[in-house]
Amino acid sequence: MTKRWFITGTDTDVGKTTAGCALLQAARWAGYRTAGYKPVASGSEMTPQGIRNRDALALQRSSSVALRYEQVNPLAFLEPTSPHIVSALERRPVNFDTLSAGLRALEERADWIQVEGAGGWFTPLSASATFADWVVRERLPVILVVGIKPGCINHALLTAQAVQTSGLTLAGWIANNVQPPGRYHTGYLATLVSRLPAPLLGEIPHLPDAGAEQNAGRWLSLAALNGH
Ligand SMILES: Nc1ncnc2c1ncn2[C@@H]1O[C@H](COP(=O)(O)OP(=O)(O)OP(=O)(O)O)[C@@H](O)[C@H]1O
Ligand SMILES: C[C@H](N)[C@H](N)CCCCCC(=O)O
Ligand SMILES: [Mg+2]
Repeated sequence: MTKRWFITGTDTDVGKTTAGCALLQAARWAGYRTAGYKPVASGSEMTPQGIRNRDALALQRSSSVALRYEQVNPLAFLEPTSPHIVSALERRPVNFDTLSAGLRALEERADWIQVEGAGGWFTPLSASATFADWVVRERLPVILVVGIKPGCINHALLTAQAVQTSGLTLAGWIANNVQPPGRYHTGYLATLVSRLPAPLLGEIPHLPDAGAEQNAGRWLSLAALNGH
């Protein structure tokens, strides 16, 4: 039975890709055939091979099964803005069936699939739909990456409530130290642990060179995800 997860975050730039790659690593160490999926990416570069997004390339590298770029990222936009804006500008609509077809293809190859969203939970994909609508359609359990910094408690609790209101499971959360731990770090962690309605899968320290491969999987435990 394939395990599938949707990785959301308290905001854009909070470490969904960094923490997601770490989780893929932990899952690989646990013996899973892993695949990362970034169905919609905004903020990409044109290369001789075609349009490429950094998150998708990182997820491709972190997947244990060999995947073509287009299998990891079927829809890429150049502009680093909300997908619904650039999609309308380029007249390239985000089609839910395409996103689901990409996921079905990965399910044939992997038994652990992590889907990374774009930005936070309610990022729009069109004039009327959000990324969350597609996650509901796919019934994916959600893992929340909390970028530990002032404001993250509110963003984490709002996201957890929105996930639960949508009828989905918040399966776990990851504390990611996007900033060097501040004076009130312990209080922040304790507050999140006591108020978030899901288990903490681990805490990723502030990494001096987060771009490099860091073996950050060692900071995470999959044990709390077992029942899902
Ligand atoms: N634990 C960490 N320590 C230091 N830097 C980090 C850490 N986690 C993430 N970063 C840095 O923060 C930035 C944002 O991280 P990342 O790209 O993983 O965020 P994201 O939530 O996936 O962003 P997006 O919304 O664009 O997908 C990157 O430059 C990354 O290297
Ligand atoms: C460009 C950025 N890094 C992400 N790819 C997309 C962020 C979408 C944010 C939508 C919003 O404003 O909430
Ligand atoms: Mg990312």
